[in-house]
Amino acid sequence: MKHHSLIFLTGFSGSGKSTIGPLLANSLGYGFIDLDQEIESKAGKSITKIFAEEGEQAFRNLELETLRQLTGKKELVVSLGGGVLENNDCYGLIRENGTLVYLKSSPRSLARRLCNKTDRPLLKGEHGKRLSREEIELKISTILEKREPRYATADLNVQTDIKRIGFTVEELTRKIIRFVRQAEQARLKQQSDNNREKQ
Ligand SMILES: Nc1ncnc2c1ncn2[C@@H]1O[C@H](COP(=O)(O)OP(=O)(O)OP(=O)(O)O)[C@@H](O)[C@H]1O
Ligand SMILES: O=C(O)C1=C[C@@H](O)[C@@H](O)[C@H](O)C1
Ligand SMILES: [Mg+2]
Repeated sequence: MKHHSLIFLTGFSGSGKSTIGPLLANSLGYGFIDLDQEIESKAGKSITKIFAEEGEQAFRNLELETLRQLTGKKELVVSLGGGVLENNDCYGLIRENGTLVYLKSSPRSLARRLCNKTDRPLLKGEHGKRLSREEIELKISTILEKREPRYATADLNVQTDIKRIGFTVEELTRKIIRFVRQAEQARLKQQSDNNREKQ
């Protein structure tokens, strides 16, 4: 059964899923899981190492396998990896089991946040070469254009470009509480309508 209080945070690398996720979970009184961290502890190595030693496809398989273990959970915030929604099975599983929330940020802000990080394998150049901020922004724009249509199907979204992290958490807490309450009311109404029809 779908639980609307199973919250999946999506968005590009650097949109703040891992930063905001635990704060949001705390604010809602929900549990928290970071899918990337879960995969790293299951595999016993970093994502960078998984990509280097086993390839991207092996990582994508681990994403699906790890997501499957979350079906049926409730009152839980899950910070997804930035590319999970590209996989149709992962996308279907997320839509069928919970609420999708999009942290939206521009390529410029994302590049500013990520240009000094070395642990995002997709944002490196050939042979793992480090890219300049301008090159990263261009790469982000290209990948984001491909991913945006799926991100845009989220139930709720929030702009994170210029907002302080605390404001984003407050805004999301309000939106999620309202959304989960309305979804639950609609579900109860549907249930009582069905019961009435049967009588
Ligand atoms: N709203 C924000 N405002 C300013 N800086 C932010 C914001 N969100 C995240 N950051 C900074 O950007 C960096 C990356 O954030 P984070 O790791 O949370 O992104 P992510 O969405 O989980 O990325 P990934 O998909 O790669 O896991 C961190 O250093 C974080 O402090
Ligand atoms: O954008 C992506 O495809 C990725 C984002 C990160 O969260 C990690 O899941 C990994 O580095 C791949
Ligand atoms: Mg993250």
